[in-house]
Amino acid sequence: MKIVLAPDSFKGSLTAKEVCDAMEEGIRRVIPAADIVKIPMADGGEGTVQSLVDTTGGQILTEVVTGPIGQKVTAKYGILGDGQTAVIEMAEASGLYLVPADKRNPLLTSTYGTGELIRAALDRGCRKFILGIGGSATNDGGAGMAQALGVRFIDSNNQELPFGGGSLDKLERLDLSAVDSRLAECSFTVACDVDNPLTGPQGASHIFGPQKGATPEMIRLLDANLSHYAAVVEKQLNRSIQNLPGAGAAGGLGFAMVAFLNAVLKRGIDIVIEATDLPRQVMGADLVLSGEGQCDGQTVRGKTPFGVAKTAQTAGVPVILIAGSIGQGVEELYSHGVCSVFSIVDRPMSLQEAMERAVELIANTVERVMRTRFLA
Ligand SMILES: O=C(O)[C@H](O)CO
Repeated sequence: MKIVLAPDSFKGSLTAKEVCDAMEEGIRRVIPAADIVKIPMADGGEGTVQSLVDTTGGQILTEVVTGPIGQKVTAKYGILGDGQTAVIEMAEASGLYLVPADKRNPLLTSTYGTGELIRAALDRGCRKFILGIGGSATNDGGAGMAQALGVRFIDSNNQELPFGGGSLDKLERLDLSAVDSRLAECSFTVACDVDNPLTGPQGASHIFGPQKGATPEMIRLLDANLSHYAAVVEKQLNRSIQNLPGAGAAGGLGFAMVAFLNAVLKRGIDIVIEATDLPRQVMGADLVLSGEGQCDGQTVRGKTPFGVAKTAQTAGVPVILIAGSIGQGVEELYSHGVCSVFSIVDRPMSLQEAMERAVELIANTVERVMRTRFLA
């Protein structure tokens, strides 16, 4: 019997690889000789670097870069097993979690560190990039990232702009003469966590500014500044991309990735499915097990188990989900290739206990699943 294990991580508790290992244990208790294929998954957000590195036999590296408020941070990134594809989560360098609540100010925060991570991977020979973007502390339209790669943002006095979305109204022109020439050899695929445009009522500043510390006044300013920046880009680079779905992800980093790096913006889960070769891996399988910390109505909005289930459905393979907990709307999954969803919690217990005992609880649940007549 061939069984493919393709779960997401259980956030705050286990990596996707650890979930795979726990699932394997549960299966082997019932079918010791099962042919098990383990594919740790992610949806482009937190855990993407780890799962792609684990799946491809790559390596995790660290780099000291400039954090969102100018502090030094040690950020992780990955190089996949092919030795030439870098996988970067922007939040490692420019994430909201790096800024204490009382220091959050999206007028000043910068994505410069994300650009430094790209540069570090270029130095190691990478020419293909997968970037997971979202969870940012920034609203600078990705200007900092572009600055780290050599784009100069010039004001009317011929001076370079300081960091942060609060200064973009001063942008007079872009100077591309010092852009890192290695970028011409590169391709960039970007996993966006949202499909918002750069500006307007659904744009980066209005929707995600408040969580980064923006007041209503700052939101108006930031939105106007991003519009001005987009107009300069349009005039100089002849690209009208501010309404592109995903341009507003990570405070407009999606916009800059397209404008300066010719990136393709995609749904995170689709990128991971492609990078892990999931469609080929599920062919001929008897069962796919996936899962995540919480399965609910949100899962069908492009989260990992949904993408896995759609892929398996195309190949005609049944899918069972193993979840930390099950929330409202989970039944929506049943029309997308999911046969059933099992919670790992086997008696009333605290979240902390469920997280601490996750390995044992997942193994026990998978064992029970394997003992059902469905598989007999
Ligand atoms: O970083 C952000 O702004 C949000 O996660 C949306 O991308």
